[in-house]
Amino acid sequence: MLLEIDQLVKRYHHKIVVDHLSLKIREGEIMGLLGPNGAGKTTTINMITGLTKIDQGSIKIFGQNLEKSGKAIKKGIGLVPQDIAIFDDLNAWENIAFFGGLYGLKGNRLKEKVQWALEFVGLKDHQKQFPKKFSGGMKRRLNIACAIVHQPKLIIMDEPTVGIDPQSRNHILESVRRLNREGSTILYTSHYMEEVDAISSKIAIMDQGRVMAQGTSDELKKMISSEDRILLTVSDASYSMMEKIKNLQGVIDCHGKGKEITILAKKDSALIGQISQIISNMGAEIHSLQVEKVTLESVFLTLTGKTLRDRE
Ligand SMILES: Nc1ncnc2c1ncn2[C@@H]1O[C@H](COP(=O)(O)OP(=O)(O)OP(=O)(O)O)[C@@H](O)[C@H]1O
Repeated sequence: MLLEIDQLVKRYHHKIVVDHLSLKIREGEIMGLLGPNGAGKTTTINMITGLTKIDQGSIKIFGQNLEKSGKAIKKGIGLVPQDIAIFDDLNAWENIAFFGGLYGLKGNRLKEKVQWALEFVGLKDHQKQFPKKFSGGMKRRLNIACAIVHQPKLIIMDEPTVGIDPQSRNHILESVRRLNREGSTILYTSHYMEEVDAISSKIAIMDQGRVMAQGTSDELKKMISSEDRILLTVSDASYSMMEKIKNLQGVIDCHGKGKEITILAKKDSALIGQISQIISNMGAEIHSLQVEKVTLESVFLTLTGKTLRDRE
């Protein structure tokens, strides 16, 4: 096991933000840690990288205990923080070299690794430029280059695609896959389920400091494959209509926005009829009805009772 977290706890002012969290990552995996804002992802990462003190529990990385062998372990980790951490008065090359130096690289080896990192993130042609001139996506890519320059065994990325253009986003996702192919194990946090679904070999769903479920994307989806997601557009939706639908047997959740209603329910052919009945009894009409397959979001909804999108 490359990373083993056991019963990890963190409290802030008596509020528990990481709640007996256990997680294992094997060498070669891309583990996607999926959770809404405030779930405790960053706090967990900060404990793994030694930035935040652990209150309870233990973390083993590369088979060693973090509290005992923190210094040696940290050399093998690359952290891409959520907030971009680069120097505006150093050019791209100098920024990467600075971080490489922190990890003990020097001389020709440092130069080689900086070149490699620049090429890897596609910033070779911009190496003499200062980050002030960079787009948000380019800054993110430079941030990644700084974290991977020492080619760490474990790379931790904390929401690296927040607020960037689709092209840079795809570039980052592709670099995660390449880093993994080239031998790094990856812990990738996000609240975009499509991203996590697309790149991860394993997924852990986290909410309120706890891991609610973990497994491959297929395993998670199978957990609730007996469920359907029903999307309705109606002429007039109301709170009481949704409450009535929610009370039907087999309905797990029902929420709405404007004239759109989303229902998560156990597969049951009679249910659609009962839902239509409620809607027409309340003097409204159904304009469209769609039954969707189980997605990672519906898994998340089932486990946490809330949608990720609502909380973005
Ligand atoms: N230093 C701190 N002092 C007090 N509370 C904190 C501190 N750091 C985090 N928290 C709280 O802990 C909870 C978890 O925050 P955390 O940043 O770990 O969540 P997250 O899943 O990474 O969410 P986000 O995507 O918003 O960063 C939040 O309620 C946050 O307000």
